[in-house]
Amino acid sequence: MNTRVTDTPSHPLTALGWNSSVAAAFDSVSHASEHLLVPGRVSAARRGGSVVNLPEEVPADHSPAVLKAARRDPTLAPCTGDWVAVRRSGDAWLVEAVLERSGTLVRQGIAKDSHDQVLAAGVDHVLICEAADQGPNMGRLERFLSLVRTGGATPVVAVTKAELAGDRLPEVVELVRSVSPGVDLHVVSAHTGEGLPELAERLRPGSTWVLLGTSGAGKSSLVNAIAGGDLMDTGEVRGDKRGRHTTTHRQLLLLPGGAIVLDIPGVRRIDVPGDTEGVDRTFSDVTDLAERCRFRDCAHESEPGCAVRAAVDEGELDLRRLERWNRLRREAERNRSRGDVRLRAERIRHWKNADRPGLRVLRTRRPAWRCRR
Ligand SMILES: Nc1nc2c(ncn2[C@@H]2O[C@H](COP(=O)(O)OP(=O)(O)OP(=O)(O)O)[C@@H](O)[C@H]2O)c(=O)[nH]1
Ligand SMILES: [Zn+2]
Repeated sequence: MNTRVTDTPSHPLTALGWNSSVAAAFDSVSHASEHLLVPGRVSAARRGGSVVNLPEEVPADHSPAVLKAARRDPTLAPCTGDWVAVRRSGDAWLVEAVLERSGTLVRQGIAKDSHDQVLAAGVDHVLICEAADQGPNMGRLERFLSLVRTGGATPVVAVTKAELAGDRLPEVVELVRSVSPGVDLHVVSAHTGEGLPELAERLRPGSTWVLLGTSGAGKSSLVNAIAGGDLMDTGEVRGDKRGRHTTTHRQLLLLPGGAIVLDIPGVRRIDVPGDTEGVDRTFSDVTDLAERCRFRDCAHESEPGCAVRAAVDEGELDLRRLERWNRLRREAERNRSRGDVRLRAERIRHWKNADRPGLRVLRTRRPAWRCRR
């Protein structure tokens, strides 16, 4: 008799990126809860509720615990791509918990007391798109790369609209390569189809992607060309952006090849988060040189035995890249200390508002203590 080997039945959420680490995160939340919880993935989030894939899409309110946490720290509110634990409550669904995150894309809060904003979570790869006919803008690429690395996702770069660069294409690609050492680079055109099969190959089933780039860089056209349909609105259709990211806009898209794309609102201003490590990993060519400086605390200015300066003098390292590294590091340090100040202020506010039973006991006992005197 022939025995047929059947595939292990996959989890219903596999198509949405479900994997063993998400399963472990769900299990620990589920075991600690008194409710019957089911896992889901957020495809759109608003202030008080989310659209959650179970895998069928349901609207779900945020539970009081989730709302309370988000009031204290808005980065804890569910966001697009988050894995969540939900439960039934009468006819409605409630998001009970946001599972531990991996791979986030965070917009730095720039005002003194403003919070960071998590634009997407559960992100494996970020495709940074730079249009071939407009630059490239090296500083912007370095910022995007630092931002992605800080959030823990893997950056991949696409030089888009390749056919528009004409003879300049090799030069553009070389410039992009020079600021993204060790990063996968794809040269693509949504219009001619150049480079699309190779990129599509990289978009593995179940992996989650975000496309990052300035408005008009060709992100939506690229997704549509790979999907072979109109998955995302492009410049021609959209006209203006109003209403694009309204409450009903689904931001979790499934490509026919099985990858997941999170369509996040455009990132206009790119502040590097308070993390110098993300910056340093982006400038690995410079930090590799810095390790060879004679002094460990070398500032790479005029110290003797500075390997970084020597590389600049010998034309191996572009002075402007060194200056941009210094500028981004300083900015990351400033943003870190700003974050620290905000955290301290929050802790104090929390302490002042907290219901402190110990204090109540003290207050009620005081008169008795006075009597005895
Ligand atoms: N020639 C050429 N034009 C392209 C290509 N890809 C996109 N475009 C055009 O560039 C314009 C912007 O493309 P979109 O795909 O809407 O750009 P986007 O990055 O999604 O823009 P936002 O959604 O505003 O962030 C559109 O007019 C596209 O037709 C390409 O490969 N070649
Ligand atoms: Zn040095």
